[in-house]
This record gives sequence, C-alpha cells and structure tokens, in this order.
Amino acid sequence: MTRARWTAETTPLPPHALAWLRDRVGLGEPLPEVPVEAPDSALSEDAFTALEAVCPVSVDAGDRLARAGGLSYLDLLRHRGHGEPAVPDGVVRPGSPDQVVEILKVCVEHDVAVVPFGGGTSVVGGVEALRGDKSAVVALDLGGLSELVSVDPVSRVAVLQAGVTGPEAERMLGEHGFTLGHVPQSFERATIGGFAATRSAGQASSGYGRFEDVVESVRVATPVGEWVAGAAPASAAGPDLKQLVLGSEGLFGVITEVSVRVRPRPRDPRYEGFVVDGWEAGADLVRALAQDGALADVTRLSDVDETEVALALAGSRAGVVKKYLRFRGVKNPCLVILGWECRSRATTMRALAGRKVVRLGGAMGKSWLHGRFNGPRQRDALIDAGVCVETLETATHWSRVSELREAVKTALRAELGDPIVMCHISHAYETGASLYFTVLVPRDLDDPVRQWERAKVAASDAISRLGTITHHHAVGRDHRPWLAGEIGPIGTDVLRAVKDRLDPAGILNPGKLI
Ligand SMILES: Cc1cc2nc3c(=O)[nH]c(=O)nc-3n(C[C@H](O)[C@H](O)[C@H](O)COP(=O)(O)OP(=O)(O)OC[C@H]3O[C@@H](n4cnc5c(N)ncnc54)[C@H](O)[C@@H]3O)c2cc1C
Repeated sequence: MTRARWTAETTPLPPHALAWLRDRVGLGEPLPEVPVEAPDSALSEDAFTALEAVCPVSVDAGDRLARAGGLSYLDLLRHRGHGEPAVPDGVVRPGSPDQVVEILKVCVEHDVAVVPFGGGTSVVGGVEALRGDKSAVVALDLGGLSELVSVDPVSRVAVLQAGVTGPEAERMLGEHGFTLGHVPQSFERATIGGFAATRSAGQASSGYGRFEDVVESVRVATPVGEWVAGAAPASAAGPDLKQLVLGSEGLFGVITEVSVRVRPRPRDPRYEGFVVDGWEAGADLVRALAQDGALADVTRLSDVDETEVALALAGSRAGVVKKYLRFRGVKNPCLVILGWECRSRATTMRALAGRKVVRLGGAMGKSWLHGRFNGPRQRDALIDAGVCVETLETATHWSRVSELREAVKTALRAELGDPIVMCHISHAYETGASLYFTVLVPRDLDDPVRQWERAKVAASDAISRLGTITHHHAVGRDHRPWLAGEIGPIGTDVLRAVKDRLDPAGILNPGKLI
C-alpha cells in the first residue's frame, strides 16, 4: 500500500485531456518526488512487548509510512516529499473485536495514543498519526476484522466487521443475494468502520440513504470496556446513542462490528444522462424531484464548468453532443445523471415530463458508471502533470444553494487567481442538497503546500457562513477549526464530556474533531 498514489500503476491522462488542460488550466512543472523517510519509532520496548502479546505489531518503516496520513491533496504532496507526514511509531493489527479491547487497555497502561485506521482514505486529516500528550502513537489497522459475521435474510440485516472494504462487503453480501448499496468514490479502499465513523454518503444515497441511515447497531471497543449501541429498527428508549458513535471519528472508541440494513441486489439497474439549460434550472429540477418524492437513487447535477470538463474529457463524442445541444437550443449545458437501482424510474420520468430537459440516454449514464471511480486515479495523473487538484464539500438548504456555490467560487478565485472550480449536487434532500467542488489550478512550485492551505481556509470560511463545514468528508484535523462555530460551545462541551467518560486517558485519535 502506498500513500503517495491511489493505485500502484499510473493511469496517464489521454492526450486530448492533457491538451485541453494545457489550454484551459495551464500546467505547472512536474513536482520532483523527494524520498520520504520514517523517523525512529518512539514505542518503548515494554509497550511493544505488551502489544505483541495481544496481536501482531510492526515498527517497520515501510509499514509505518504506509499508514502515515490519509489521501488529501496535501497528504499526497507530503508523501512525495513536500511537507512532513506524521508517521506512527507502530502498526497494530488486531484480528478480533476482543483483541481491540485488549489493545486499548495496553495503550492506556503504556501511555500510547491510538489512531483507528480503516482504509486510510480520509481527506480531512482523520488518520494523521498525532501523538497529543502521549509518549508514542500507533496506527490501529483494522484490516484483520474482515468477516461477514451474520445475515438475517428475513429482517434484511447483516453484521459486518469494521475492516471489511466496500468491494468485499458487496461480494460477501452478494452471495446471499443482498447489497449494501453504499458506494462512495472511495469505495475500492474504504471500510465499513470508516463509513460509520465518518457518516459517509455513497453515490446512490438518495435511494439507499447515507451510511448512518442503514446502521442498526454498532459494537464499539472503548478504553472503559465494550459498548453495543442500537437494539431495534426503531426505538423511543431515550436519545439514539448509536448516532453518537456514528461520526465520532475514532475519538469515543473503535467500532469493531456494524449491523446494517441490506437490500436485495437490483435486478435491472439503469443510468441515464440528461441536460438542462443553466445551473438554476438544474437546481430547481433536483429540488422538485426531492420534494415530490421522485428522486432517482443516483441524482447528480453538474454545473456548466463541470459539464464542460466532462465533455472535454469525453474526447471525440463531445463534439456530437455539443452540436446536438446547440440544435436543441441549450446555451449553458448542465449535465444531470440519474440512476435507478431500487427506486422507480417511472416516478422520476413522470416528474420530468413537461420540463425543459434534453435526454442524452443510456450511453451517457453508462459512461458515468464506468468512470465513477476514475477521480482518484486521474488525481494522481493531474498531480504528475503539475496541477493542484483538490475537492471540497458541504450541504445547505435549497434557498442558499446557489449563494453558497458562488461564495465558494469567489473565495477560491481570490486566493488562486484563475482556477477551474467545478461544482455538482450529488446528494439531494427535501430541504436542501450537498455541494461538491473540484478545484484545478497550476501548482505553485515555490510553495505548493501553502498555496492549497490558503485556498482551503478561504473556502472553508465561506462554507461555514452558509452551510455545514462537511456533508460527508467528516471533520478530522482539517475541519476542526470550524466545528465549534457550527455546534456551539454547549455542543462542544457535550462531545468533550462523552469523550472524557469513554476515554478518560485521552488515548483515542488526539487532535481530531474537537
Ligand atoms: C478519492 C476519494 C473519494 C472519496 N469519496 C467519498 C464519498 O463519495 N463519500 C464519502 O462519504 N467520503 C468520501 N471520501 C472520504 C473517505 O473515503 C470517507 O470518509 C470514508 O468513510 C473513510 O473510510 P476509511 O475506511 O478509509 O476510513 P479512514 O480514512 O481509515 O478513517 C476515517 C476516520 O474514521 C476513523 N476510523 C476508521 N475506522 C474506524 C473504526 N473502525 N472505528 C472508529 N474509528 C474509525 C479514523 O480514525 C479517521 O478519523 C473520499 C475519499 C477519497 C480519497
């Protein structure tokens, strides 16, 4: 596993995409890759021996570097030698929930901080190996908790261990005829425990729900013992404590098992492309679908910039599509992708009737489906080509969606000059929607780290004025400065009180969330 790239093999950008980038964005200089070294491990011999008595532990430099941070743009730069990665002093690999409980006891005893590490796909510094005030820090790699524990086909509930990855969950559930339907763009690497710890949202969230919507219960190892939260499909037995664990980002305990609602595998999934004229018309359309109960499982609206890029990257087909759209009188094309897996296509199509929507058909839908995981790979290629590329996300109410989109674009332009800022809605609700931004700008070779840090602060200030600091990437270390403003001092105190009760020694994931 490498932290510097999404996959071992490079996926080069096609020549037409490179030519378009050079023309529209301008390419920076390729970044020289500087070898990164791990500092010596600070794990004491006593701590190492006590941990090893429970499960395998490694202090190998390669193992530690492979778990030094997540996969944000700045993480990737650090692993190419620009900026300092926080490297854990050891990697601990439990094989069962009971071993996790034991490890936490040992870490309390030996003053060792613990960073739960699922797929390591955090883009907000959630898996930074920060030591806090402890003598050492270990990455708790949950890859060994990789089983489907049980399936209840009558209730349609399955129990999965925390380290199961997205593809493995689908493979194992598929053998029973079920799907979880949770497919974020990080699907290939991210884990069930990570989805739960960050309240993740998949691409078909309008149909299957966000991850917290599918969780029935969680099994959590805490430094004060094991805790199971959630007992029934619905309950009025006080506040929903499992919701306190969901989104706790490894600060309250280590999630070892998650019981989830599953659905029969879709028999005839269908994805189609449409185009509307202009962002406002598109946002109105998605709002109407959400408020009339007519959303497709996958409902995505790209703004003009994102649509332009999608068409530019599509190569030769783009010319034909553009010609057709001109013929249909579309001046500002905004691409809409709709996909039906469990919801009714007929309901959506009835709601579309009478609206000014151009149908591009199944080929465009299929093209989105085939490219749905390309983002991370293309990001590697873009970084190689001298581009600063990163994403931002938020959610807000419908009445503020367009204002927030403009505010983020303005903030980024003020910091970055003339970047391309693409935006899409990928998760829609009756009362509002998420906004997801992708930023492309030639990388500043003198100080590539500071270039993005400044832009991120400006964009986050704009986001937090008008929406939530995060819709699905979570808080981690990077969004922490904005959380208190969103939840207020009492909210912060509540989280701190829970943390103090469950983790009195403060070993779990220091420096994140609160
Ligand atoms: C290219 C890319 C695309 C992405 N797309 C999406 C997307 O579409 N939707 C989305 O929601 N997110 C997305 N993300 C963000 C990220 O993938 C999610 O936050 C994901 O849920 C993290 O899962 P993970 O297993 O990789 O967790 P990690 O990155 O390993 O950990 C994330 C946080 O959870 C904690 N944690 C992990 N496992 C446990 C556990 N078992 N118990 C307690 N705490 C734990 C960690 O300490 C950390 O704070 C994307 C990231 C990348 C790099």
